[in-house]
Amino acid sequence: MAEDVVLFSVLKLAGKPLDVTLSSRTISWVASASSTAETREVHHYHFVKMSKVITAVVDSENAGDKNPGSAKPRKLDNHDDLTFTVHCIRRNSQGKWRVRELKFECSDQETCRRWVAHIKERIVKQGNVRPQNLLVFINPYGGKKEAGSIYDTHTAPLFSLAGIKTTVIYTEAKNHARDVMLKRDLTEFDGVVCVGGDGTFAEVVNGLLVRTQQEGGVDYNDPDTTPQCPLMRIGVIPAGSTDVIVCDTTGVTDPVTSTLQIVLGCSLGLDICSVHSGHQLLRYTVSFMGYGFLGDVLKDSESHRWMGPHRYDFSGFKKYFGNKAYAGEVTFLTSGDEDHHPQDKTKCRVGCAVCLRRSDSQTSDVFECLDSSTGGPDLQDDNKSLVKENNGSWKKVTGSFCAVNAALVSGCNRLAPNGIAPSSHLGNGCLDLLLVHKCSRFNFLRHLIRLGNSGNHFNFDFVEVHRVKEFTFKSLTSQDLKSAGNPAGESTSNTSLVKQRQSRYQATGDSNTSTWNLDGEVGDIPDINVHVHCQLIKIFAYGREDVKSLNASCCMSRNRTKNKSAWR
Ligand SMILES: Nc1ncnc2c1ncn2[C@@H]1O[C@H](COP(=O)(O)OP(=O)(O)OP(=O)(O)O)[C@@H](O)[C@H]1O
Repeated sequence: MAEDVVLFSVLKLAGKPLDVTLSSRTISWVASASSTAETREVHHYHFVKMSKVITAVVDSENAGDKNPGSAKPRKLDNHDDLTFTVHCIRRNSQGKWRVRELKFECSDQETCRRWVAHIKERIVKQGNVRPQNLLVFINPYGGKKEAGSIYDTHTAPLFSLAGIKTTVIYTEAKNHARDVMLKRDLTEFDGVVCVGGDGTFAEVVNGLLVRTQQEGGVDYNDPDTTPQCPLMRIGVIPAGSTDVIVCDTTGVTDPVTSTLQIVLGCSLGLDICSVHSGHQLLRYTVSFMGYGFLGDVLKDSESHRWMGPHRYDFSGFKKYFGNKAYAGEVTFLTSGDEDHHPQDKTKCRVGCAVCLRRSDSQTSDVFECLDSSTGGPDLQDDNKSLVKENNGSWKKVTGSFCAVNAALVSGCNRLAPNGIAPSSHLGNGCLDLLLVHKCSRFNFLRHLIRLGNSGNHFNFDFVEVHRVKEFTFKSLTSQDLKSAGNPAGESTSNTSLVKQRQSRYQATGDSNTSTWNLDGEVGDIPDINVHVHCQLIKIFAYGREDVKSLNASCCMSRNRTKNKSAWR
């Protein structure tokens, strides 16, 4: 491996002398020639990639500080001015990221300082843009109300270790985070972080996107407009009830993992939907839209917030027994990608070519943040082939539905381990549209059970699923349903018409319509049209990894035939 050597020294690690080399992309070490028996043929060669190094610190400068993620102060040591610590990433067997500390001992202070200075320089130059100044929202109300302590215990010490400046805002009410994103001067920040659930993340996304359109002169109320991408990236520290975005973009719901992916500046492009009623933007959604069962569950669960995450179980139980179905007409534009569909059993994972080919710019970011153990993205085999794609076609389905569900991400959570759309992609410009036609309570239960135990919940004659770029839902009365086949009414509402409709639904308490669950927010207007915008935002995340194929450590070791000259 021919690498540019920046620095070479004999240093000690755990008391053993090592030949340590800093190159532009790695720190590597091997048992020092001076200390090993000449007869020994094989050396263990270890390396850590610079993209996985958080920082390096001279221990004397850090003495008395707390270890990141621990309440214990760092112990003072007589040799602290001769040692430096490299803080890097390791992964445990569950796919969670943790900090690994490698303490190198030098022969003199000058060597110690030189190593730290060079490592810091290489981190800056290694390409992946790391955040330096973050705006942090903490939602003290979401999930188990532990966002503040999660931030203080797991996130703040790592931001401080990485030298990231922060401005922290505790949200005081609903839409506080969105309003700050809309109005505050954001020029000093290079990213925003929310400590909360999907609702907090969705608020920040909505504020940032509307602001970006306002500043770019884009009419976001026009459903046919293409929104501009914001420059700022968003990170999420899970502290909500379901945390599906974190689960889908990191593979785990773990505050330390999410924090480390922010610190390292990992980037992922995420599809976003604009939801309009006529010529009025209702909101941007980031994960999920559900009409019928999941809309009803959400509306009911809001009055049981005191139960915490269990409110969904309680309301789900109630609504299941109600077994309601709603008449409607769904018109949608299919994806046009003949090689990929919602039941193809592919999984969107790190290096997913379906998403990568949608964004050249994303490719470089993902490559920079990829694991040293894999040495680069291993594009999923089925995606290496040329993809047959056309512009898609319009289809219409009219009927009575127990549920109309639209998923941008798989939506994995504790109730549905594989999610509602297990083969959906984070950045393919499509959503998976699941139509559950009216069925008996027993059949709906079978569908839900398969969702909960990772069975094939699509495989019923009353369920259909489509991968779509755009869809329109129009609620119907039973009268309408009888005369189904009529062309869909023109969707030309303006703001006042939206208000009229809303008040009509509320005034009549029309039980023929459900509500939309828009990312966990109640949407009272049933008739909507939805456009997917491919990778409209970037988030600080690495992507999901297959835990099975994970190496427990990011510090790789290899048996290497003794060959000193290759490293000097
Ligand atoms: N101080 C506050 N008081 C009341 N509501 C708040 C406050 N701060 C934020 N909120 C609102 O709390 C709602 C729920 O927050 P969040 O989504 O983070 O938690 P969750 O609903 O428990 O988790 P998830 O969305 O992952 O299921 C958000 O919609 C947000 O607008």
